[in-house]
Amino acid sequence: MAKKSKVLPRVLVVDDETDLADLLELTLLKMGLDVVKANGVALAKTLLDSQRFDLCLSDMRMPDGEGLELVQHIQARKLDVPIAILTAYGSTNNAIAALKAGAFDYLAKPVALEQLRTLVKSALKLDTPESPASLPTGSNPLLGNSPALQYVLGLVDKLARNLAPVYITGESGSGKERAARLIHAKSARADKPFIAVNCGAIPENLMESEFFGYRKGAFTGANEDREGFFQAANGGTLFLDEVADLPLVMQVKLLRAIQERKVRQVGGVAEVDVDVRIISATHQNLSKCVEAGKFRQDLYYRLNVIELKMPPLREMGEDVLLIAQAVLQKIAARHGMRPPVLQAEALSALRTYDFPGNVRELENLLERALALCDGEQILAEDLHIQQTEADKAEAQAANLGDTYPLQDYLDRVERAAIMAALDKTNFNRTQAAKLLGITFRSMRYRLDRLGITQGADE
Ligand SMILES: Nc1ncnc2c1ncn2[C@@H]1O[C@H](COP(=O)(O)OP(=O)(O)OP(=O)(O)O)[C@@H](O)[C@H]1O
Repeated sequence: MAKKSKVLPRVLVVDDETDLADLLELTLLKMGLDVVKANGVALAKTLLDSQRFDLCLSDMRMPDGEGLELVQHIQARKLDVPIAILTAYGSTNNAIAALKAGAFDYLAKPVALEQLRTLVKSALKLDTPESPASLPTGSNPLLGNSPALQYVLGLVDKLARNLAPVYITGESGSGKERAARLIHAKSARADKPFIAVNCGAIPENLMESEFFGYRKGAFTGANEDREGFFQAANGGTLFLDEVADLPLVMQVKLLRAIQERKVRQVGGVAEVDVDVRIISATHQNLSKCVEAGKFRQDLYYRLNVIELKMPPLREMGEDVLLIAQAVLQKIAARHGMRPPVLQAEALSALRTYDFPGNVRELENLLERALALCDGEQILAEDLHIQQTEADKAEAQAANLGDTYPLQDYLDRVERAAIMAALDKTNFNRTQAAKLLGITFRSMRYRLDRLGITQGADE
């Protein structure tokens, strides 16, 4: 993928409409790029198989097939070519299908040339050897060697390479925001802003001006023009935390801004183009909120293009100890002391506790233990973990959530058993199947059905 030579980056433009193809070609040539045109899917496939391209821009509908086929072709052949799809205005479903299939991004027609240029720059920058995707991600990595966390890290790397909206789920304190920051830090947008918004913390009457900004004089107290979150995140990432808390009126406005990639400031006349990658998160079950009429289905589909599930700490095996050591070092350094040693019983207490509050609870618990311990070592009692069998049973029931709908509940039970078996067998599906007393075939079926896609080693 890296291009060290001075050869011009080459773009494949696939469109049967000559006018549009010519306009794209002209714009790309002006950007100093080399352009090859194809008037249909068949020719594009042949060219992709026989020549080196750095980017492909394809129309969705063509007489001999769909642009989506090219996305699939590139994926199937593992060609390292980012592809963006041109979709008819308003056909959100096509755009989402393309992103899900692995497209880098999409552009709505009529193509706004400024947007096209931004997209092209972004796509080509992803391919440079200096891409931030290959740089260390600073002091805020997601720690953990468990299969569950490693799977998350693999997905984070993939997500850093495209612009699809990501929807992060997971219990409170399980690292959703940290994951969002990591995707941003590893992406080509790393040098642009990451704006985190807690949707539940903004008063309803201020939401519009907070998100979209306002013009001087728009309302009493608007003494100067102010940018909103979208403009502040321009070129970068907008992280919508607790997105389920957005009121319905705001959901409509948000959907519009995301779809059209434009915002209008409160009191403003003109719309302003914005280029933001949206990552959203919630610890609530958003599809249930949709069923309950509290969350708009169209916005749900728009946000939930790719889902990233953060595992709860209790499903991360030995990671709890690894993270505990790292947290202790951090807190001790802050207090200017040597990190105390976790004594054997303290380690085993951490290993067996359920951590309903996940890593955040672990951090709080260690902060308190550090204050209580003798400074040299942390004993089990310094941790103040009190968990009776009844608490455990209750926590387990809570972990598995509601018992209805029954199928969802059973799926969660099945998933928990399979993940535990995979964890024990180092993600060896054959051994895990044996442990569970099911055939390998049945195991494969269940993994597919539950969407557990961690690579295995048979
Ligand atoms: N795998 C991990 N390695 C190291 N630190 C982690 C990890 N996961 C979470 N943390 C830390 O735990 C704390 C909580 O994480 P974060 O705020 O990202 O959780 P969250 O899921 O967004 O929480 P909430 O649902 O309450 O918003 C943070 O201090 C974060 O840095």
